[in-house]
Amino acid sequence: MIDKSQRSLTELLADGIVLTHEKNTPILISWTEEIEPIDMFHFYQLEDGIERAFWRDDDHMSIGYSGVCESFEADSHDLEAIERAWHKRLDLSVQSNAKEKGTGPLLFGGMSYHKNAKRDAFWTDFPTVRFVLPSLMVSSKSGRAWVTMNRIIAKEEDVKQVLQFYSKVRKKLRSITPLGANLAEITWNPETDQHIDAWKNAISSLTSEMKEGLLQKVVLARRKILRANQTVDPTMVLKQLDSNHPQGYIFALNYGESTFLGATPEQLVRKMGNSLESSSVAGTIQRGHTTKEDDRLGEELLQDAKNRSEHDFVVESIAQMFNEFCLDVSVQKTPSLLKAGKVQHLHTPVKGITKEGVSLFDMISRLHPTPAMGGKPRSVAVEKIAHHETFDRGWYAAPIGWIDQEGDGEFAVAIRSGVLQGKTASLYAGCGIVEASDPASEVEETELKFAPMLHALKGETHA
Ligand SMILES: C=C(O[C@H]1C=CC=C(C(=O)O)[C@@H]1O)C(=O)O
Repeated sequence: MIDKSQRSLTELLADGIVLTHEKNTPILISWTEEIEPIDMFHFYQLEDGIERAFWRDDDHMSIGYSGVCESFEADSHDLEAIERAWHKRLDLSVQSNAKEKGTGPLLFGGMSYHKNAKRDAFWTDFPTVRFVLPSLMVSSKSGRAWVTMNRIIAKEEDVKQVLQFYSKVRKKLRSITPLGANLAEITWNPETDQHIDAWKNAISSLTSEMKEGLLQKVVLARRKILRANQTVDPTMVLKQLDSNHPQGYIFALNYGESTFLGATPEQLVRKMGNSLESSSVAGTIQRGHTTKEDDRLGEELLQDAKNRSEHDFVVESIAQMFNEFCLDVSVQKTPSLLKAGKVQHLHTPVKGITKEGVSLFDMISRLHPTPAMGGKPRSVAVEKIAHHETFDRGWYAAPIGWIDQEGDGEFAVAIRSGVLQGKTASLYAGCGIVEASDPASEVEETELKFAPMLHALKGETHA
């Protein structure tokens, strides 16, 4: 990889062409420049019909991409194969100097919850693992913005044409597209959930098995399908999610005819240099209508034995993996509260310094699914999920995020989410089942967890 810090785009391209001859293979040209801040939602909407994605993290760093320079897919959950291919690509690249995190060549993507699930109609556009090196990416943080343009050039490439391509892109970024129809004008009709009794029975059967000591926790999910009276613009839903949830992560991935999007409070893992962090988020109670009631409910959650047991499985498991892969592991002594829309959760951050050679992909492979999304023991819980759930989870409750050329990046767990396809939405929400779980209360809890997506679909604030 050649880093051409102070060179112009023309010089960078010339270097790229030289390298294509030397290596006798196509070369990645990655160019990053600071631009005037732009509306990230307009950017997301810029080219309807082209693969695109949006990501906003808890620190309000946003990344959006439009178009694919190169995609990396794998069967099963083979992240090692993705990592190998990514390094190979980076070895054959010339780059401008992208100093800010979240700019420059990076991969954005994720994977399915189950390793080998049969996709149902909502997930046919989503491979088991897919990461994308965007062709056009905009990153924004603290009132500043950058564009990264990636292109793989061949030996015989005409530099003039490539330069024209870059100037077209710059022009495109200056054009503003009006956002779509008002969501409040759309009527949504939910399908009746014919599986609700079976879902409650599954909880009863799981709690009986837990009493016999066969397993300790399973995170069981429900699906809600809704149909609209007109086609829905995913950008509008995304924008609503963003304004309703100033904390946590907002994401959207548009593959083919489908958009997977959501507002998740759950970080899976973040790696910057050798600092690693993960937040165990599990255990839930509703929000109060007043600050006083909210505080009282929060206190009740902190003291509640059932929720603490649900939560502690997650902390123990994440801490154990950190101890395996990191030095100086620190686990917050007691859980704090994390407020997320209509619910509040127990939350325990875990931190560490990675041992030599430990990558972000290694950590994702080991952590997914944590007991906040799977259960304990993990393999038994995942089997129970596949057995009891009547639908494919697709990418719900699985890692989604980005990784850059230094191996730094961040992944969230894609919950409080759903898939949009034209006039149809399929939403997902789950909850941790432990021995003391009551089926009716778990149904209520999932209803609260459907709320972020339901409100956004209707263009409502969640207050
Ligand atoms: C599986 C979900 O939530 C998980 C994350 C936080 C709290 C959870 C709980 O209290 O059950 C779940 O483990 C979901 O929202 O679909």
